[in-house]
Amino acid sequence: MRLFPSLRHVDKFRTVFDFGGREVAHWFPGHMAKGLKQMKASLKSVDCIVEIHDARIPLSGRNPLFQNTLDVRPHILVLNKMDLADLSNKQKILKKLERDGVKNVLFTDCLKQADNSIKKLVPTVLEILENKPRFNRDENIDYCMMVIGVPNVGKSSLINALRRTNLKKGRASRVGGEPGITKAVLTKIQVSERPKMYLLDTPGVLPPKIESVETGMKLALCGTILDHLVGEDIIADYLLYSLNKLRNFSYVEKYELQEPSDDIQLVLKRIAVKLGKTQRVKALTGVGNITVTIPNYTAAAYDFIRAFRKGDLGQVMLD
Ligand SMILES: Nc1nc2c(ncn2[C@@H]2O[C@H](COP(=O)(O)OP(=O)(O)OP(=O)(O)O)[C@@H](O)[C@H]2O)c(=O)[nH]1
Repeated sequence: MRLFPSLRHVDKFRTVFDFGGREVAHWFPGHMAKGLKQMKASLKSVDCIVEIHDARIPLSGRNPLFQNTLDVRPHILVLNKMDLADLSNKQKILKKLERDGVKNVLFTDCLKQADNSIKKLVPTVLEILENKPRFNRDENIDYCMMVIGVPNVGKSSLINALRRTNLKKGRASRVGGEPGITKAVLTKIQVSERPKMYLLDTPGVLPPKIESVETGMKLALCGTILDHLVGEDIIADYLLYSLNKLRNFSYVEKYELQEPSDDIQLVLKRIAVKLGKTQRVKALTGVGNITVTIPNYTAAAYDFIRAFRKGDLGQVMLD
């Protein structure tokens, strides 16, 4: 990591983020309630709930409705995208989750070709199910899991990774960089041969009521809410605030800034100039209309956010 001549000015950076009176209600599309209803209706054929969430926000942003309405089945929390998460406080996180009643946790990286944690999922689920009643499914020899989670956390990628690892088979579930790719509800997909195990893929369902704007912003930063609903500019500013708070200054080197900054306009301007993302606009001056070149702040914000999501700004823990 680059050393800066002085980081004293960093102590004056924001310690609290100003959300400017934003409300989160309009960030959550109505079709998600329908998704949850369909999931509930399919529960009778399910042995275990595999809840998948982003490992960079292990404690916040999970849908409380999952706990309340789907809690009738054994449950495992898969914290995916571990390759992007700073897990130096993993034990603390696990303890906190345990206090919240989450006993079975598995960290995964679905993009890695041969990830041991993916191999562990089926045996772990079998262990969880041991000696548990299977209700009206006792005569079935095959198992069925339901994979649930907020959008874009990697539900489809997990299914594909399981098929790749356990069955040496290709993709069954469509993967996308934008939240809301999985719309068709409840496709049943085989993920293991011995024992025969199936997974139901479900659409991402956001909580209808997010506990705070900050949690909403973390969800947005991790790509679970369509960017334009929240605003690229504020997501980028929250990203800068978070990186500075974590003393993660990797953006300085990446975008060739002179030193860390708490000023999003300045940072975006540098990013736009470095990436050649400028736009020509008409400006009215004392001598009439002229065309001037200005930084494209939206394009710069988008690049900054994307770099973070890809892991180009290092591993982070937002909780
Ligand atoms: N770095 C990293 N990226 C991942 C991982 N798993 C999934 N992704 C990426 O995350 C994005 C979303 O993955 P999906 O599998 O489509 O997520 P989903 O939860 O099915 O999405 P919805 O259909 O919107 O609910 C894709 O760009 C994936 O490549 C992982 O373990 N690490």
